[in-house]
Amino acid sequence: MIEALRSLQARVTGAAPPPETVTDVAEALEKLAATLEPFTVGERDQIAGHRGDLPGRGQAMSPVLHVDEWDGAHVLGRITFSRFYLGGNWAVHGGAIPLAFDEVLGRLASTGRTAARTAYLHVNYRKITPIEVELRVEAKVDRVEGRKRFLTGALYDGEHLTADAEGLFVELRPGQP
Ligand SMILES: CCCCCCCC/C=C\CCCCCCCC(=O)SCCNC(=O)CCNC(=O)[C@H](O)C(C)(C)COP(=O)(O)OP(=O)(O)OC[C@H]1O[C@@H](n2cnc3c(N)ncnc32)[C@H](O)[C@@H]1OP(=O)(O)O
Repeated sequence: MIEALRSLQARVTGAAPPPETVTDVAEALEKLAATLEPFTVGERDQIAGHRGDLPGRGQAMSPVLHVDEWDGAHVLGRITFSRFYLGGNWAVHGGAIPLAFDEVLGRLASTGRTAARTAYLHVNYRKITPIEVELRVEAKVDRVEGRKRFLTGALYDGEHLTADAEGLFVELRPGQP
C-alpha cells in the first residue's frame, strides 16, 4: 500500500493528463480515501512510520533509505529521490534534503540509545542533488556530551558531494514528548 502510494506520488507529480483522466483519477482517489476512513487508528497503531520491517519505516513522506551498513556509530546507505521531490531543473527540492537527513541522522541518534529529538539541523547544499538517481548516504555520530548527540551526514552523487549536514539531537528525559 505504501509502495503503491509512493509510485502514485511520483506519477501525479510527473503527469499532465487530459481533463477526463484528471476527473477519473480524482474520483478514484476520493473513493480510496473513503475506503480507509473507517480504519483510522491512534498514532501507536498506524502503519506509516511504525514498521521497521518495511522500506522507509512504512511512511511515504520521505524517500526510502536502503541500508548497507548500520550500527550505533555510523550508517551507509542509498537513497533515490523520485520525481515527487522535484524542486526545479531536475534538482531535488531544498526542503526534501533536510527531511532525508533528519530521518537518517535522527534514527541513528536513537539507535541502541534512549530516544532523542532534533534540536537543530544545519544543511549545506554543495551541488544540485539529482532526481531519480541513486545517491550514497553516509552518517555518523561525531560526539556525545551528556544528553547531546552531535551527528554529521553527507549525500553523494557518484564521487560528487551534493549536500552535507550537521545536527544536534537531544536525549529525551523520561516522559518528555
Ligand atoms: C521523532 C521521534 C523521536 C524518537 C525516536 C524513536 C526511535 C527511532 C526510530 C524511528 C524514529 C524516527 C526517525 C526520525 C527522527 C527525527 C527526529 C525529529 O525530527 S524530532 C522532531 C523535531 N524536533 C523537535 O520537535 C524538538 C523540539 N524541541 C524540543 O523538544 C527541545 O527543545 C529539546 C528536546 C530539543 C531540548 O529541550 P530540553 O528541555 O530537553 O533540553 P535543554 O536543556 O533545552 O537542552 C539540552 C542541551 O541541548 C542544548 N540545546 C538545545 N537546543 C539547542 C539548539 N537548538 N542549539 C544548540 N544547543 C541546543 C542546550 O543548550 C542544552 O545544552 P547544555 O546541557 O546546557 O550544554
